[in-house]
Amino acid sequence: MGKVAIVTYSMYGHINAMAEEEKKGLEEAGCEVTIFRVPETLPEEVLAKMHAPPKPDYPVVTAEQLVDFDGIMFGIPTRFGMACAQMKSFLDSTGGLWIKQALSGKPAAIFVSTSTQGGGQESTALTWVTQLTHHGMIFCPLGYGSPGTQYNMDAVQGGSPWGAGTFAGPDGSRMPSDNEKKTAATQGKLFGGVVQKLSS
Ligand SMILES: Cc1cc2nc3c(=O)[nH]c(=O)nc-3n(C[C@H](O)[C@H](O)[C@H](O)COP(=O)(O)O)c2cc1C
Repeated sequence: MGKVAIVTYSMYGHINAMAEEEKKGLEEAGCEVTIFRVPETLPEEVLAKMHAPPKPDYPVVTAEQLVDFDGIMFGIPTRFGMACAQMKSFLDSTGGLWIKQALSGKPAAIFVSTSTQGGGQESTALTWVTQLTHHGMIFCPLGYGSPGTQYNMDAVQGGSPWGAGTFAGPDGSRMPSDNEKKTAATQGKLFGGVVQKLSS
């Protein structure tokens, strides 16, 4: 059974909601899934000023734990069209793995959250591929693997061939739509299939 880590950061819960859908799809593909969160880098007083709710009950990931998994998904909220500093800070802590190329050959996938349309749905994922590349990981894009939802033009929705995505809205009040959740679950199932093949 392929073991998958979903490594997340989420300030307001959008990435968490998408991670739960990804997990459903991964489990459908027969994978064993653990959702982690990366260490917070902001002080409590700043989080309070940003109206961040309490963190979910996901374990905080350490770099060394990644080695135990057959595949890794990264759930990333956008900051200025790229990954948030918390995710980058965590990846910066993986230098010890990088020098040994301990993650080389592991499949990886990405899903994102942005406030606005065009706010970084694609650029957040594509700039994260640099992290995967230096580790020798295999980027598994969604492509158009969820045509039923990705070709839909009747509603506003996040996501791209780079991976599933959601729009949080300018004030963060919009939670993932049914289409976005379906795309995330399908991405999980497709990625889970790849992990199963590579780990068997
Ligand atoms: C400093 C900062 C920069 C941001 N930059 C962008 C951006 O470039 N584009 C965008 O659409 N949203 C941007 N956002 C909004 C976040 O992406 C949004 O809050 C996040 O996707 C919500 O997901 P979460 O609840 O899982 O954290 C930014 C937020 C902050 C605090």
